[in-house]
Amino acid sequence: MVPFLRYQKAQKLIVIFKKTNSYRTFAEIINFTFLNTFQNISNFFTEEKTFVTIGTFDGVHFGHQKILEKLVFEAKQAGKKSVLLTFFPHPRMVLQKDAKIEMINTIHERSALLEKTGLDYLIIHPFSKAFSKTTALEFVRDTLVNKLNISKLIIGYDHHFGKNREGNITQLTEHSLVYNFTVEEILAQDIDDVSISSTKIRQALISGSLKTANKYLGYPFMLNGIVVNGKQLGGKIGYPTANIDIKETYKLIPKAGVYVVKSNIQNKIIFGMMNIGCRPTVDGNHQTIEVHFFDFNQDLYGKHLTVELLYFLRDEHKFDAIPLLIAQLKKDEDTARDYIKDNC
Ligand SMILES: Cc1cc2nc3c(=O)[nH]c(=O)nc-3n(C[C@H](O)[C@H](O)[C@H](O)COP(=O)(O)O)c2cc1C
Ligand SMILES: Nc1ncnc2c1ncn2[C@@H]1O[C@H](COP(=O)(O)OP(=O)(O)O)[C@@H](O)[C@H]1O
Repeated sequence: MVPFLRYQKAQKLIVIFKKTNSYRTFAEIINFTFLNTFQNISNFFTEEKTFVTIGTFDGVHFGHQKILEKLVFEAKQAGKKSVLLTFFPHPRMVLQKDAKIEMINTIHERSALLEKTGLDYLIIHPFSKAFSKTTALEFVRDTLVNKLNISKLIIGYDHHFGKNREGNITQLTEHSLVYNFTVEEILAQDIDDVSISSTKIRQALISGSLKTANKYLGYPFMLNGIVVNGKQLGGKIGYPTANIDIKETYKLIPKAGVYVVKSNIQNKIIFGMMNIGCRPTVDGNHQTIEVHFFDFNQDLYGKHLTVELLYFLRDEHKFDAIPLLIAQLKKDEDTARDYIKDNC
């Protein structure tokens, strides 16, 4: 990292630590690994040689984590910097505007997950129609070699890039000989003999197989949003619910139904149960995402919440009367509390 930037970040952290009464010395802070994020390739500059990987990395799942672990480890060993080049919006959002894109992570969630990997640099380049016309050779020469100062490229076995996705491992290897960098291909990572992919995780989430999705992700699937007003009925039936509004329309919403969830509210882990659905019992006409937190009584309106999904309890039902819904909520609460006691 550029020493001045490192110094600036460290100063900022000291202020945060002072505010939270957990003061650390400058020496301790300077040893932190910071992930430097760039919003455009053109803003990036380094004199140091880099180990690079490229891809959408939607989900930052177990397979992705393995690739990044390898990248970070090998770069460190060779005394080089590790770089992940990713694109946003997703190329299909730009090139096939009508296609319904559902992503496991919002771009903010993806960045936060990548922060934890130990990478030196993250570049989130804005994908555009113009950029999509870059040929494989131009991409290698202008971006990888001239901007990223590449020494080694580590990429997934199925990676394609450049105009019409014409660039593949064979081409990359040919170009790498000319431009003097190495290419390493990574094979599909397997868990229980099933190769992990973002597509499989999306399918698992849509079909209610949360257990499979979370196993492949290596962490609980999450939703992020702001608490908004609902119909003010929850409080009256003894189950107030924080209604969560997710602004990213491309975020995948899992199968409708009831889930056991967990949130961190003011540095406290709070468990609860969440319903995703149209609430047919109360004539709901649009999808809502609402969480009832256990042993909790605070105003959450306007607050940002991260909700981690732990367990799929049941499908959503239409009850003939509200008392029947309340009885079911009580049963859900008992099952959820048992699950939390046994698993969390
Ligand atoms: C854990 C949980 C399970 C729920 N299950 C159902 C359901 O099966 N069917 C349904 O119509 N509504 C269901 N709801 C939604 C309730 O109808 C909803 O919480 C109530 O209408 C309050 O809405 P409000 O927040 O807009 O006031 C569920 C809510 C929660 C928290
Ligand atoms: N245990 C709890 N779980 C969720 N929200 C709670 C809880 N206790 C208090 N609240 C507050 O009550 C609000 C939900 O009350 P509710 O009657 O369901 O109204 P609304 O229809 O606006 O969601 C939440 O947005 C939050 O501010």
